[in-house]
Parts: sequence; structure tokens; C-alpha cells
Amino acid sequence: MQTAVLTEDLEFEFEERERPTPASDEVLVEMTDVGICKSDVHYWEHGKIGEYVVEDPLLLGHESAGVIAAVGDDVEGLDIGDRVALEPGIVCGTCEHCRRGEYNLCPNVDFMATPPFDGAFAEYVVWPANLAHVLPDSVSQVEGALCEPFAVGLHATRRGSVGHGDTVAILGGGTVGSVTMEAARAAGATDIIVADIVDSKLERAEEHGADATVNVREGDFAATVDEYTDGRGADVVFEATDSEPDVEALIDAARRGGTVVMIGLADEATVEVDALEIITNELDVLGSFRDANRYGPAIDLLAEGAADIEWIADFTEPLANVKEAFERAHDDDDAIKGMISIGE
Ligand SMILES: NC(=O)C1=CN([C@@H]2O[C@H](COP(=O)(O)OP(=O)(O)OC[C@H]3O[C@@H](n4cnc5c(N)ncnc54)[C@H](O)[C@@H]3O)[C@@H](O)[C@H]2O)C=CC1
Ligand SMILES: CC(=O)[C@H](N)C(=O)O
Repeated sequence: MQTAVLTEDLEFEFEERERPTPASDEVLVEMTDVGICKSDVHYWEHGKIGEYVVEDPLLLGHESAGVIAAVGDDVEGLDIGDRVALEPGIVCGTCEHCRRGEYNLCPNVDFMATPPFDGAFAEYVVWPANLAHVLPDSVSQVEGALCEPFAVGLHATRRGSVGHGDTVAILGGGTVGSVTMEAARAAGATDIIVADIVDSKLERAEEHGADATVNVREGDFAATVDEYTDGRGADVVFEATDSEPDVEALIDAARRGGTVVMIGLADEATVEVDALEIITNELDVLGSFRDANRYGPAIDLLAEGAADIEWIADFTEPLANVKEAFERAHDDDDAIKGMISIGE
């Protein structure tokens, strides 16, 4: 089968590999669609993220969907031909976090496209059957692949306890900010303010339901939220940029007793914080990392039409053009999400 490998020299090479065979609890999936995450672009550009270093050839791509081509002997409830989204983290199931149900915090996770674990830029992937989520007819393959970032947004809105009638402010209108907007709306938020530094991102957010936007190169995030809410502030504020977090702005944008949820993983995130602002305003400042048990809700919301995420995918290239696709994902500030299509 064909694969696109990122070499130790950070070049893409096409490599013919043997088609894998599923173990008894696995499925063989013929891949169709894989999203390009900014983490993939970061590995291609820098060869590392934090402690994870590309030391051996690596398959990128962890936002993936395909069609089941074979099932292991012990697999129940999945059949050849089922269209599936693959949840990318294989967790240990036995650590404290797994047992608590917060398996996104499992320290023993093997996460797709995170060295040394391969991702989905391949014609076929074998994957644990319990991490292959069947897509109903009304959910497309692209949406299936985008369930990964959508699950991140659903987890973040759950962390922030977004509720009916809430006002939500989101700093960052890229993939994570956009799916968080969709997740917040589905959770009942009625007013959503999105901020970015790229006007086209803000236009896209407005087209898809943002009630107010601000380019923080020209305007002030907290002041915009303040004005929109008549001085009250947002119930929940999300940080979804890839820049050093402006924690002061996040805190200022939250109402007294409100919540700040930090999702963005900047290379440099050591910041000064006025703790008294947090204490005297009784703010909850939370982190949000990946997701646990959000694929089911993600698929249900998409199937019901309660959220729309396909709009974030703005270009698709075949696996053969993976380098061009990465160049565009890197260079084109107007593009939110690039997709790789695999196979026919
Ligand atoms: N905590 C988690 O579970 C996850 C975190 N991430 C992280 O979230 C961050 C965002 O990821 P994506 O949305 O995929 O990236 P992206 O590149 O699609 O979006 C980032 C957006 O932030 C905007 N931006 C950059 N600096 C800004 C600033 N100072 N103020 C306002 N907007 C600004 C950019 O213009 C862009 O639209 C990344 O750091 C990524 O690593 C991604 C996935 C999961
Ligand atoms: C941080 C990422 O972008 C990625 N989704 C991951 O969970 O590793």
C-alpha cells in the first residue's frame, strides 16, 4: 500500500508498505480523508513538538476517516463497508485517569502522528475496533475526519460548562476556535464573539454564526466583549490561538464568576498573571486537552444537524500532493483547514 512518510530530514517520501493485518480486536480501515492539523505542519517544519521529536520516519495525520475493509475475529458490531471515524489515541485503560474516565490524560497513550506512533497518511490503517466510530449516512467522510477537532471543541465547552443563553468569547478563529464556536452553539450559547488577527477568519466566523468579531490587531478583545455585553463580560472565554496566551485579556473578558478555558498550545506559554483578578472575581481558569468520550456526541450532533463543521475544510489535495498541501496549510493565512484525500 502507498504511504506518505515524513523522513528524519523532514521531507515527504512515498513508500510502499505491506498492507497490515488486523489483530483479533482490530479493524483494517481503507482511509479516505485525513485533516492536516497544525501539529502535523509543526512536525514537518520543526521536526518536534516539545519532547516529541521525529527521529524515525513518521506517518502524519490524526484527523481521519475511512471505510472498514476487514475485521478481526473478536470484533462485534462493525462490518466490512462501515464508514468510520478513527479516534486517534490508544490509551492504557488501567491508569488512574483511564479508570476515572478522563482518558485524555492517560500518560501511556499512543497517539497517532505523535512520534514514535504513525498516523493515517496511508491507504490502510489497522486500528482498535473500539476506537472506530461508525458514521451514519448523513455524516460525510470529511466530517468524520473532522470529528477529531470537533471533539476537542466539545470537550472544551464541557470543561467550561457552557450552558443555555451563555455569552461565549473565543480568542482565535482557526480550526479549534471554529469548532469551539460550533460546540458552544450546540451547548446553548446564544451570543458568540470571535477574535483573530486575520480578517478572513472573522468573516468566516460571521458567516457561520458569530454575533460579533474583532481583529485584535486593530481593536481590543476585552473591550469588544465589554461593549457587546454592556459591561458584564462573557460567561465563558476560550483561548484558541497558537500564540503566547494573552491571559490578561482573557481574564478581563470574563464576567465576575465566569470561566476561562485555555486550549491553545503555544510554544512559549509562560505568562504573568494578576492572581488577585482571578481570586476577587472568582474566576475559574481551566485547561482543556484533547477529549474523552466526545466522538459519540460529535457524530450525533452532526447527524442531527445541530452543528456544522464541514465549512472549516477549505481545500483538499490527494496524498500524492501532500507536500503542496502542507505548503498551503503553512503559508495561506486565509485557509482554516486543508484535507488529504486518500484512495479513489
Ligand atoms: N488543547 C488541545 O487539546 C488542543 C490544542 N491545540 C492547539 O490549539 C491551538 C490552535 O490550533 P488550531 O486552531 O488548529 O490552529 P490554527 O492555526 O488553525 O488557528 C489559530 C488561530 O489563531 C489566530 N491567532 C494567532 N495569534 C493570535 C492572537 N494573538 N490573537 C488572536 N488570534 C490569533 C490565527 O490567526 C489563527 O486563526 C494550537 O496551539 C494547537 O496546538 C490543537 C488541538 C488540540
Ligand atoms: C495538539 C494537537 O494539535 C493534536 N490534536 C494533539 O492532540 O496532539
